[in-house]
Amino acid sequence: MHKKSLFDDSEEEGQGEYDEGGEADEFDIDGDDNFERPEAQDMDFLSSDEEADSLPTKPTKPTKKPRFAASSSDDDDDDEEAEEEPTTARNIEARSRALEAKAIAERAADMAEAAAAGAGEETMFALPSAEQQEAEASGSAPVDVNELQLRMRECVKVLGDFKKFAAPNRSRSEYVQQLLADIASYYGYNAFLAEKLFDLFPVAEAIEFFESNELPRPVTIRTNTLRTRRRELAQALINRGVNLEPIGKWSKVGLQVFESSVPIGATPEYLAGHYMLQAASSFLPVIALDPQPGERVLDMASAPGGKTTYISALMQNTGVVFANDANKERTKGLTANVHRLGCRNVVVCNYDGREFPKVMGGFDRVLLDAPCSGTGVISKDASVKQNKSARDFTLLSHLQKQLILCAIDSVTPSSSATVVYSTCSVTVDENESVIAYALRKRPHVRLVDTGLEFGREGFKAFRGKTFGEEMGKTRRFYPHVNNMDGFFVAKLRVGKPGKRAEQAREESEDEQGGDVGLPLEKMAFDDEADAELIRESKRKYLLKHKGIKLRPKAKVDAALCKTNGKDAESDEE
Ligand SMILES: C[S@@+](CC[C@H](N)C(=O)[O-])C[C@H]1O[C@@H](n2cnc3c(N)ncnc32)[C@H](O)[C@@H]1O
Repeated sequence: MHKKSLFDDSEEEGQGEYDEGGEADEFDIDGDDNFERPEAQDMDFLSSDEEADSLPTKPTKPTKKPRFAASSSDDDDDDEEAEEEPTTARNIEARSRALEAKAIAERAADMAEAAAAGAGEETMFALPSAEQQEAEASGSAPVDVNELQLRMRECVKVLGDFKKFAAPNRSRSEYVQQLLADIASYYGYNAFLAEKLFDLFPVAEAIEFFESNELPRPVTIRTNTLRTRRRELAQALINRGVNLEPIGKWSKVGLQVFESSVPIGATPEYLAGHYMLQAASSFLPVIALDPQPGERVLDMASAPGGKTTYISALMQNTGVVFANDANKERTKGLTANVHRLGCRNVVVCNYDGREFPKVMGGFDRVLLDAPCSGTGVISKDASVKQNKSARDFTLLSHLQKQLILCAIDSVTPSSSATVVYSTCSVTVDENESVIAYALRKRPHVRLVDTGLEFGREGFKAFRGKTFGEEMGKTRRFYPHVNNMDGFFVAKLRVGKPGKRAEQAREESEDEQGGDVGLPLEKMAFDDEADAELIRESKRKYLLKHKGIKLRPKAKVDAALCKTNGKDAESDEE
C-alpha cells in the first residue's frame, strides 16, 4: 500500500489547484517523510506573532528555562544524551518535542513531588507573621527568589490537603492570600490580575498556567492555499534550512517551525504570500466559522488580518469578506497582508464595529474576534501582567457585549447564519459572560458546537454565576494544556427572531443608549459600580432621540474601503 508522506495533502487537490478541501487529513506525523533535509547549521529560532505585520528578524531561544527550575540531575541527563548523539536535522524535531513535553511535565511534577515529599516531613510549614508580610509588601524585607518558590510550593501543598498539612490556627484563606501575594511578586502580576487568573483553576493547575505564561509558544505558520499547497511550502522551506512539521491532525494548513537558519518572516515564500505567521490558536475561530465559497462574510475586528486571509482562502477567493477594524492605523497592515496573500474577495473598511448593521448587514457569517485584555497571550505581551485593572475588564466586557449584539444583528437569520465570537483572553467576564448576555438579549440565537476537536468546555457556572449546560458548547484553550495561546471560541446560530426576540432587541438598544459611537472611556453597562456611566449613556440616548445627532466615531476611509475583486465590487454597499 502506498504510504502517504508527512506533508501529503493530495486529498486537497480535488477542489481547485491549491484549495483546502474537506476536513479529514491523514498525516503520518510520526512516520518517515520523503523530504531531503539539509543538515542543521547555525540555526536561529525566530519569534512568531499572529499580529506580525512587521518581519521578525530577531532570533530568540526556543524555550525559556521554566522558573520552577528542574533538578540538576535532569540537566546532567540532557548533557549525557547530547554527548551520546549529536543533534542533527533528522533527530531535531523529536528532541525539540521531547524537551517541550519534558518542561511541561516537570513543572506539573514539581507540585506533586513537593506534596509527596512533604507528606513524610515532620516540620510544619509556617506562614510568615503579619509583620513579616507587611515588611515584604513594603519592600523593606525582600524575599529571596528560592525562598519564594519554596513558600509557594508549601502553600500549594497545604491547599492540596488542608486537613493534613495546615497549621491548627490558620485558615484556608490565609494560605490562599499568601500564595496570591507570592504569585504576584514571583511572576510580576498586579494583585488584582493574579487573583483573577488564579480563580480560574484548581490551585496546582493555576501554578502551571502562570508557569506556562513564562514560556514562548511554538512558532507556527499557516499555508496560504490561494498561492500554494502545504506540501510544496514545506519542501521549499526545508530547502532553506527550516525545520518544521505539520501543526497537528486538526489542521491541514498549519506548520510548526522548530528551527530556521533564515528569518521566517522574510523568506521569498513569505514575501510572495505563500504563508502567514499565525499563532495556532488563531486558526480556531476560522475553523469554527466554516465560511463557504460564494458567501458574504464580515470580519468585524480584523486587523492585521490573520483570520481574514484564512477566511478568504477557505472561500477560495469567491464571495466577499468585509474586513473591518476600528483602528485606521492597523488597517494598513491588514491591507498589506490582504495584498501579499492575494485575497481578491476582501474589502477593507474602517468602522467602529458597533456601527454595524447600520452601515451594512445581510451577512451569511460574522466573525467577532473581539478586542480583549490579552490574558491568553501574556507570554507574548508581559505588560498585561501589570497594566490591567478591574475597570479595564468592566469596560472591555461592555464593549464586547455591544459588539456581539451588532455582530448578531448583522447576519440574515437562516439555518446556517453563524456568528463566531472569540478572544485571546481567558477571563469569564470577556467570554462566557458575554455569550450569556447575547443569548439573553437575542432569544433567537443559540449556541452550537464549534466543531473543534479539542479544547476544554466553557464554564457552565463560575463563582456564583450559572451559565447553564449549553455553555459547555463553547471552547477554552490554555497554554499549559494545549501549548497554544489562551483562547476562547463560541459559535452561535442565528434563527428567525420571533416577537419576544424583537422586544429583547429593542430593550437592549435602549440599555445601550442606542449610541454605537460611544467612546470606550465613556462606555457603561448594567454593573452597579458603573451606575454613573449608565446615566451618562442614557442622557446621550435622550439627547439623540430629541433630534441631536451624535457623529459616528469612525468614518469609512474611502481609500481603505476599496475592493480588490469583481465579486466584492458587486456586493459593496
Ligand atoms: C484581537 S484583535 C483582532 C485580530 C485579528 N482578528 C486577526 O486575526 O488578525 C482586535 C481588533 O479589534 C479592533 N477594535 C477595537 N475596538 C473595535 C471596535 N469598536 N470595532 C471594531 N474593531 C475594534 C482593534 O483595533 C484590533 O485590531
